[in-house]
Amino acid sequence: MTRPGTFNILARDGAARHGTLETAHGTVRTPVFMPVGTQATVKSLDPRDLHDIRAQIVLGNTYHLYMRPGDELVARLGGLHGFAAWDRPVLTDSGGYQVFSLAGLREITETGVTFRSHIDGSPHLFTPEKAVQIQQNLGSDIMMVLDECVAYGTEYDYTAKSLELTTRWAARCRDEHPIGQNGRLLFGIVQGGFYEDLRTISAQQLMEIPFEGFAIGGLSVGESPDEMRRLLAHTAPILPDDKPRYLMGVGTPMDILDGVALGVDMFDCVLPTRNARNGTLFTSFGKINIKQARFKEDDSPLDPECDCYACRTFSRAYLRHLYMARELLSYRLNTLHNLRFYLKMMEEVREAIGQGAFEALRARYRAAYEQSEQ
Ligand SMILES: CCOC(=O)Nc1nc2cc3nc(NC)[nH]c3cc2c(=O)[nH]1
Ligand SMILES: [Zn+2]
Repeated sequence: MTRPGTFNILARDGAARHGTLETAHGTVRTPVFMPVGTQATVKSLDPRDLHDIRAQIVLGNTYHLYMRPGDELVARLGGLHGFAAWDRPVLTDSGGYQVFSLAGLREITETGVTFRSHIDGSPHLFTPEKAVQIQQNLGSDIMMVLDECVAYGTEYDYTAKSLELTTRWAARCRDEHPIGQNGRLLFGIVQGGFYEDLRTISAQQLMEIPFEGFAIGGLSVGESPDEMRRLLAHTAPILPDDKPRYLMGVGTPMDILDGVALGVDMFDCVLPTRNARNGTLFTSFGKINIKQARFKEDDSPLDPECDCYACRTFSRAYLRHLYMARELLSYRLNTLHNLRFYLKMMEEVREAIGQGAFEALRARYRAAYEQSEQ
């Protein structure tokens, strides 16, 4: 097996790259979209479904799994791979963002972040070392450092101090998990808010530490699409060309294609799975909501261009009926379809980069998605 962490770039089209990232649980072809499996499951799907839609790697949330059922329990029961019967790569976040966005009453010190559980209010402390130990217990193939994701609009001085702390935490995470240890990878996370000079400083400090990849954090936190693209265009090219770049929490189909065009290799977002549960479906002709009356007697497949089980087997009328009746099968079929849409788009992206046809592909999706609000 090729050494985990090896990242080979097979083709380029402008700044877009198509490559392979080796992990302890197999090879990931990039650019890649990672379905979010917050509580050790991609909501409403089982591992067979994920294989059917050709998911390569899924994301688990450290904060949630630490809280429930507990990372040490998961470790005793085979790590996420044994516990959830998922035999492919897993990426886990450090919990930093979840703590900042979910837990109440948090405080940040040099030592780490203290917070109260969103489940029972009990007090907890995540140090960088603890965040790594939890991810090791979960059996994560790609771990993230503990970082501080500053809120959109945070002023310059706080942002500058915060990125320095994130860098010191990142170094402590690397010490806790030395490079190459049992084939698991550790990514740094670039912060610096919406200040280009601070982004440069954060990236340069992190690149002095040997990480197998670099995430761009602190984006997709409420800013406009143009602002995100501005900071992304500044930050992505600073990062090492020969390491994977991961844009966290992104995004809509167009956000992802724009990210690929700027040199990003990895993405995760709850949009396809969350939208599925409220009936918003992504199709080759734009976004629709299945609850619209126009689908009441529509016997045609949801998306004739889609190869997923829902589109091969059922009509729009049936999908609408399930949704209106709040049937559990609605969540599963809508989720299967939305994730397959994202994963199929990434398959087309990898192919297009190989053929030097990425811009034509991006234009095709823009034609379908520009007019419908993102
Ligand atoms: C997924 C790995 O992330 C971390 O461990 N920390 C982290 N996570 C983020 C998740 C985000 N999701 C969004 N938008 C939906 N923006 C995000 C930023 C971060 C981040 O800065 N830092
Ligand atoms: Zn489909």
